[in-house]
Amino acid sequence: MLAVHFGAGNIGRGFIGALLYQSGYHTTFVDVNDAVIQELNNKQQYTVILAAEQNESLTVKNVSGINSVTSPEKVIEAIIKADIVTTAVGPTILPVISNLISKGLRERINSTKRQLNIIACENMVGGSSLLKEKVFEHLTEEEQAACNDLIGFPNAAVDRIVPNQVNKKDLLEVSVEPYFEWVVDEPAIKGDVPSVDGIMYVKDLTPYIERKLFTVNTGHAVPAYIGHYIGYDTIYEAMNDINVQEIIRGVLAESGEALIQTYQFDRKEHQAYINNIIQRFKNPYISDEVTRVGRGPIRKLGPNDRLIRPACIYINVTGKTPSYLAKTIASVLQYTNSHDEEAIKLQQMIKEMGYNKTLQSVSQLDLQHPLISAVLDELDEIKVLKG
Ligand SMILES: NC(=O)c1ccc[n+]([C@@H]2O[C@H](COP(=O)([O-])OP(=O)(O)OC[C@H]3O[C@@H](n4cnc5c(N)ncnc54)[C@H](O)[C@@H]3O)[C@@H](O)[C@H]2O)c1
Ligand SMILES: O=P(O)(O)OC[C@@H](O)[C@@H](O)[C@H](O)[C@H](O)CO
Repeated sequence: MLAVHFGAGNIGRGFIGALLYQSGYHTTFVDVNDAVIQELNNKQQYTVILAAEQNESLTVKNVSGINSVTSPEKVIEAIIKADIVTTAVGPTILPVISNLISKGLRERINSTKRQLNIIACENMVGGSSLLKEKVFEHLTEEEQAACNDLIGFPNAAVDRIVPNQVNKKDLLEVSVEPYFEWVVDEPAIKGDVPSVDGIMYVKDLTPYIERKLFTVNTGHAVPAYIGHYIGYDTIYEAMNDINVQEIIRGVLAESGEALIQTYQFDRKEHQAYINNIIQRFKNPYISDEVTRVGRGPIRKLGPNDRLIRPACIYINVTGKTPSYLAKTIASVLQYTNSHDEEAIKLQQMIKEMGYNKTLQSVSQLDLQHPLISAVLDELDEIKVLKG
């Protein structure tokens, strides 16, 4: 079985690639990082280390790579032959890869009637749907109709903490937390469900992706942004701070209330889910930088992302303003990182327009929305955290 995976980064190698190998696939990684692609082709295998006391490792074999900048024709060939296509490139890169995928699909539908599923494994609601929309912009109406018959774009939720791999001698080796969850929307599958050990197929993905994004990623934003604001470099350091501990519990109680009331989750089970996530953030065998978890602050302040969306649901279901989410959003507005384009742009916007209009612009909230004034109040309140 042949898999094509876009993005040979942390989650690509450390999660999706590992599961595909264990399920019997040969995986062709597609990336723009030539050094990684060359190394994949030289070694044809790499190591995944489980970051836990036992330090178990797995050798992922049957892998190769294609540089999509220098060899796009090879990517098209690989898509024609693929049994599954997956991505883990980041939400903002999905539009970038859509043109090449559309070229592959055009050739494929002209040469075979075999069905194919393309699964975007990104931290967002509706990742595969967005990819489909962008791919279809490059296709004629006739090609779109053929793709609607043959090509599925099931949405997915993926969960596994894979930090940036710093100070590694081996370019391909990747350390990952032992825990993982990969949930895929079954109704959108074309043909047989791809047989990948570890995928859980569900009839309705929405509760799963929102639970994941608004608990794991909402919670993660606290040690990232509040931690960075206080002066910590890693999630582990930040999680040892008593203020961070209070704020993360508060944030997850607020997003939890929003989720429980929306999806009628069992309160005890949801609390157990929260407790497990907090333990995962405290994993001493993982060194995860606050700058990785805080990357892309404009995306993270988007209307459907991990902070604004649960805050708005909380206001709708309780009639109250969420103070801990507001505090965390305030810390995102204070986030600076000269290596992060979105962080630079956010600070430029704040300089030009002020906090109020910047938040309104990135979150697409009405200027009168109660969350905006709550966040502005917290800009002053969080100063005490610096001591
Ligand atoms: N790391 C995690 O803990 C984690 C967990 C769950 C989900 N995710 C999601 O997975 C996605 C990837 O995250 P990551 O941490 O692996 O990031 P990463 O930066 O490690 O990997 C992204 C890869 O995409 C490649 N890329 C960039 N532009 C490309 C293009 N045009 N064509 C092909 N490849 C391209 C990069 O070179 C890089 O190798 C994100 O959506 C993220 O939210 C990450
Ligand atoms: O990948 P992002 O930038 O959307 O979010 C950063 C982290 O919260 C994220 O990568 C988590 O580690 C991951 O979602 C855990 O499953």
